[in-house]
Amino acid sequence: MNDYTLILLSGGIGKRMQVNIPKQFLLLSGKPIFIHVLEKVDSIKEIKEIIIPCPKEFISKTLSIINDYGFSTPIHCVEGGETRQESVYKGLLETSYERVIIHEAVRPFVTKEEYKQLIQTKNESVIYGLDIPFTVLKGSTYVEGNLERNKLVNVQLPHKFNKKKLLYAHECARDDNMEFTEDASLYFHYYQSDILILKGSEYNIKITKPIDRKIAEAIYKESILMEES
Ligand SMILES: C[C@](O)(CO)[C@H](O)COP(=O)(O)O
Repeated sequence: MNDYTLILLSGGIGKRMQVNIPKQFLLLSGKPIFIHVLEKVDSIKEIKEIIIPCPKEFISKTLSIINDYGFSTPIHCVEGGETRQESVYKGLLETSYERVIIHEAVRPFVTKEEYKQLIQTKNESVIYGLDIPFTVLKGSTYVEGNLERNKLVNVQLPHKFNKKKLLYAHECARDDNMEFTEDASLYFHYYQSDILILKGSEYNIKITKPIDRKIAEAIYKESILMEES
């Protein structure tokens, strides 16, 4: 079977965006950012359910917004964790299907085609990534070394994994008190096994900081113009 649960991380509290509502609720062209993602995935037949880990105090707001849009895929909200990793873990505990796709509520420019490519790719563990067009050095106050940029990848979401295997890796990380910023590094740490990297898109940005909202509105306008032409 090729059935998936989508875990849509929606755990932000707006700190880096410098706003007092979680950034997933901010409007992009008049619509909450996370709704743009749900609109892309709602008609993908392999996605049988959507689990949204989000802060407890925002569960009812999230559900009420979702209700206004009337999606056909079953959507459940669960209380997220203190960290991104804990939110994924809590989401994984609620999933009903053998495979999971992980995405973030604040990456609204993912395309349906990217989801389809992820699903159709035979490999079990797949992520999206982009080359790094700038130089990244190690260090904070002083330079401590360089990183070879042609060996680095800018990680994008969505990702897909086998649910049981990812859950086991998360349980190991919890036992070991290890914290990762995303699931490919966590999974790789425990399995050292193949995770295919598909070529991502410059448009699939993560809206994190105030400047990203301006970029997002520009991308949105461009996408509308392209649809119209
Ligand atoms: C997964 C991620 O989006 C890759 O760019 C990023 O690491 C998530 O970081 P966050 O701290 O959860 O915003």
